[in-house]
Amino acid sequence: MYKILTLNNIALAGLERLPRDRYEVASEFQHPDAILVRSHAMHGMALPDTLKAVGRAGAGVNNIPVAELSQRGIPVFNAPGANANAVKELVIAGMLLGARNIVQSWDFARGLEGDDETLHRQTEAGKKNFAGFELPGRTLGVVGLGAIGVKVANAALALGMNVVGFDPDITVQRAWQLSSQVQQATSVDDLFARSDFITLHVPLVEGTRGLISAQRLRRMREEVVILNFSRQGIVDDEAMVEALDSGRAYAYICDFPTNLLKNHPRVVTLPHLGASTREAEENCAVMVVDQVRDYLENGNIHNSVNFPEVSMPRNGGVRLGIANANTPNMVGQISTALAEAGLNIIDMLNKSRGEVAYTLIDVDNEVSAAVLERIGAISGVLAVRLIPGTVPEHESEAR
Ligand SMILES: NC(=O)c1ccc[n+]([C@@H]2O[C@H](COP(=O)([O-])OP(=O)(O)OC[C@H]3O[C@@H](n4cnc5c(N)ncnc54)[C@H](O)[C@@H]3O)[C@@H](O)[C@H]2O)c1
Ligand SMILES: O=C(O)[C@H](O)COP(=O)(O)O
Repeated sequence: MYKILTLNNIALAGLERLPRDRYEVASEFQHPDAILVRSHAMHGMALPDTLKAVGRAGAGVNNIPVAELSQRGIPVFNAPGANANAVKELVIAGMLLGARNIVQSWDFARGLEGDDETLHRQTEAGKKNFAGFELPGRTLGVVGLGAIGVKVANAALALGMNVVGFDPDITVQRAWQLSSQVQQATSVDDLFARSDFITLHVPLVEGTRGLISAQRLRRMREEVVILNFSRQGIVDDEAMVEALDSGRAYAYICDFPTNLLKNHPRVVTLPHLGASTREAEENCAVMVVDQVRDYLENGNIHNSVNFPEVSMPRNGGVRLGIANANTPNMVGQISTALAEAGLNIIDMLNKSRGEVAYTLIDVDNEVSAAVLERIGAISGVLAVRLIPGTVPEHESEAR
């Protein structure tokens, strides 16, 4: 029985894909085989020895100690693109919230008092304070052209905006999805200089922390609107408030309330709602549960943020999954240990990513605990696992 620990609510549509005769799912477990998580902060959490995989039902993994898990030979999976449409829709809404002063004017309307005639008079007198501007012809700068950034860029073009994008590491897949009308910025600063709206769609890593700084805000266009549906920390909040107070920036729309931001008259903060739609929650849960399950049951790796893509069909042999340091002669040492135990290799796949390598091996006979121990003792082996059984055919087809 596999034990799955959930650290956040994971959509039922995903959890239902874990057959009850093989999986127990609970929000408290001493010895889980895998963890399913959304934004729960895992840094500093004691990681159980039984842990084999972590599945992030979403995109960002900055709440997960990925480096520590890599060192322990544990893959972290996420759900690339599964919530991208939800975020795109909120970003488009965010541009309109900013350009049309919707939140401020709604607050004004809710605060009106008196009979309807009085309200009508106050409405007509007050509306001039909330006059906004329109999107067509304005330029949107999109920083990060991944799953979300590409969708936002294409949607903004459809609204009549000019779009300029920047992503030095755009993938071929995303480049194919991006409209050819999106102009390429040569740098983040070039993008900032050309944009009336700026939207951020990058992960929070050291290189993106403080990407929007006081210095950069000073070089942006007058009355820029900034949207941050990526992460807190990518924008310097104090610098942002200064830019708003001085009138240099027009509005800041973000998904991360802080005490400094939440009541500012030119800021709209939403409670981290980007991925909170039924569709996105289900897409993420289904994707990540399938990936974690395929790893637990077959050792295959799909959409991991720290391990290579590895997939090998099951041919009836006894399967071993080995995570090891990406250094010379690891496969040689592992196959020697198997040969010395009289085991013949039927099939094998070894792939690497950065400092980590992963080897799937099917052998022709049972593997004893002593052999597993011997492989585990090879210097550089991070984790070794006997992967029991094969998945019944009708289930592997369904996935
Ligand atoms: N508000 C929400 O609820 C919500 C929902 C989903 C994702 N997010 C956040 O949005 C981020 C992006 O999500 P995604 O699904 O598009 O991820 P993604 O991995 O598909 O795309 C991220 C892109 O950013 C690019 N990038 C990285 N550093 C960059 C830099 N310095 N300059 C320019 N581009 C850079 C990468 O090359 C990649 O193409 C996530 O990491 C997460 O933090 C927030
Ligand atoms: O990175 C993500 O996918 C989003 O920030 C969504 O986070 P959530 O799953 O906690 O809503």
